[in-house]
Amino acid sequence: MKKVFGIQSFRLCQQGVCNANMDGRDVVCIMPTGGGKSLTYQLPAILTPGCTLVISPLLSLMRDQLLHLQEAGVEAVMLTGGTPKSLSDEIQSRLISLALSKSSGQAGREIKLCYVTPEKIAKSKVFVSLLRKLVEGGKLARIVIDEAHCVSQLGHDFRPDYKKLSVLRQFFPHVPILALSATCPPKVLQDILKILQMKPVVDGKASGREGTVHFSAPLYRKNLHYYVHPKPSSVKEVISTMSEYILQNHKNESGIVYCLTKKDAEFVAESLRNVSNDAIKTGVYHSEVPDVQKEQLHTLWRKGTVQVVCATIAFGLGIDKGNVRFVLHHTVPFADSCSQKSLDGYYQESGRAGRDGQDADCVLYYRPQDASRLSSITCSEAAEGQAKLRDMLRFAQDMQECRKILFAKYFSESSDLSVASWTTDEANAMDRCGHCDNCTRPPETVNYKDVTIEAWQILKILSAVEDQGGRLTVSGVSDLARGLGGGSFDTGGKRKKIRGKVQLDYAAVAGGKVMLSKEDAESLIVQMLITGYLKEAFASTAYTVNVYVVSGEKAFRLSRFSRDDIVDGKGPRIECSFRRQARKGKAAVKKRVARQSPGDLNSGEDDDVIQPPKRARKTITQGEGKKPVVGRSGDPEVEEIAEPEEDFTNEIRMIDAQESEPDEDEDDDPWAYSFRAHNRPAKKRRVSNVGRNRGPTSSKTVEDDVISLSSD
Ligand SMILES: Nc1ncnc2c1ncn2[C@@H]1O[C@H](COP(=O)(O)OP(=O)(O)OP(=O)(O)O)[C@@H](O)[C@H]1O
Repeated sequence: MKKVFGIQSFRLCQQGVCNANMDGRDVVCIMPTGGGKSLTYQLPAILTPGCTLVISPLLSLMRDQLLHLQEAGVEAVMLTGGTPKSLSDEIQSRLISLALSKSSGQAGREIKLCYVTPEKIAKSKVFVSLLRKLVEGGKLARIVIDEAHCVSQLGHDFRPDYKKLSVLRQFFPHVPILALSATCPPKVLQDILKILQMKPVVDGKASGREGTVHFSAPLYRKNLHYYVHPKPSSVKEVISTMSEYILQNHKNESGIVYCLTKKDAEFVAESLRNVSNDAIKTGVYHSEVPDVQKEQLHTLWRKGTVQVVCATIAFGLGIDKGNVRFVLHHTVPFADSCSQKSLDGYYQESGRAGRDGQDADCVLYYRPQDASRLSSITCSEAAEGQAKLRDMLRFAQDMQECRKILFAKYFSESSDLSVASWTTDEANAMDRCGHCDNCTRPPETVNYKDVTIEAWQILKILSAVEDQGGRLTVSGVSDLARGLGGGSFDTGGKRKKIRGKVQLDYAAVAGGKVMLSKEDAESLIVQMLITGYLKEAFASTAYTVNVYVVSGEKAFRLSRFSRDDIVDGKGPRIECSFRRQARKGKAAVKKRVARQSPGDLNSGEDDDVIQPPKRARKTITQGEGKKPVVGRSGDPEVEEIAEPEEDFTNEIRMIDAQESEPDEDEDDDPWAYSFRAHNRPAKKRRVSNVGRNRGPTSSKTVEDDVISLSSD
């Protein structure tokens, strides 16, 4: 172990897994990402005769393992659909020689590890007959199924070809199987055992002579420091915030920036490079990057020539780079179409950091508006997908509970994974970690407020809009509730021409406008979505999916009360955490940068400026033109409230007119836009034609309320 892998001692349950493995037992091993699962089969592979077959879901994962093993002088090969014929022939003939050889192994160039994709087992009869020969010659030492949760549709990475691995036990009933995974709730575990036809599990610590030995290491990794960082509304500002963060906290250290789409990954990579004057060397990784380029990037990243890989979910499963010091999420994570968007995926992706056990930062950039974008992507999926998305949003919105506890609760409640999985030698599962953003947040940077009145107002305003057949998005609700756009909204109607404008009587409908900033109002709306006072409604056009906000199942619990009742404390109470408003403009940025010297995390000075996450500290434990007034009381008087300040910093551009402005016959709702960034100036479209000449407010673009269907 020391000589070949340079590893001094076992960690977690590695030793037990190696022993059970070498004892010829079936084993299921659940260890966190970066826990060291590879050693549990690579060490037995080089210590025992014969070849170990490893089934792995991703080419990048295999390549990575191969690089490592070859560097360590271990005879390892990979066989995939892309392996050149000559090489494939050579490998197969080496395996046949091994099968036929009389020696007990350990000879010269004997293949010790053979990595294949599940497709190879499912689709290549030649390969399966080759395995049969190995088995007959007593040379197939064990079968390793890496990322074994991929067999289960209940998991977050289901791969149809993994299901077909059931043939392995049928064909080779006596070859031991080792199933490896990072997160595996009991239901998924049962699926793994059933599909792979393994025996019922027995506990790894007290296993009898029969059954599959089950090892499970604590999932909590105390060297990872979790932060949710407010995401600016402007694309440019997001990039400069990230660049500042990297340069201040992780200069020349390796990291990953996960993005939602291929385009995002490309854009972020290029922009980070530009904005940092090439100080941050970036590379792009997604499913459409050619294999050769992926390989080059991989090598350059491992060497440190490329500092940051900007990638989609396609990057990371099994990538073995120990010294990844930070994983940033440009947007709340979203995986592929068969995956459920949730904390599972986030935990996996962020877990690519700090695999060497040293401190690493996991930063999620979040703004409530991203909820719409994700909702539009998940809309076609089952209600469960939406529920999982809400779990993720709940995590992102939370500014109080320790991130470790949020993970522990999520995995135990949603996935039936024992809370004990987060118990470590030093701390109980429900002890606060003491080092995430919520554990270290200066109290003065968060406003924890009772916003029942504001929530009630939003419900009343939305109900008035719904009564008129109108539809609003998250931003639409927030803007109207705050009195933007002259306080008018579109009535219903498929065709634009038959729509009308309605002037909202704030005093009559809701006792006035909602007195929250744009960010806070949007946070509250997402909070109300998460808690069921509001819900999403979807409308598809030929080009996009629009996500609207409508009254939810719980709305009536609050809206049935009068304003006075709410003021008197009747009805359910709604509370929400808001960040203290950050100063905008260059001065604030400069100030923020200046404040980032180590040690000032809790200084509390200038507490109206939100501090970016600090470097991880050492681990511590009607008809057009008509404007009817909508009101429910007889008093039409509208409260005099200063118009909330508009945010014009958003630089997200509308996509081509063709995409953003479908035919009149389409559902041409004005909120169908894309997040894609373009270099040309934005086309502006007015929310309303009511106040065209009223200055900034009336000329508000709707660029910040955009939805894109492009994803990986
Ligand atoms: N006992 C150990 N002591 C120190 N380092 C170790 C030990 N075991 C493994 N490592 C190192 O930890 C890193 C992660 O190991 P490995 O790739 O096996 O993780 P993993 O559990 O397979 O993660 P993933 O779920 O992402 O595939 C590697 O760099 C490896 O060399």
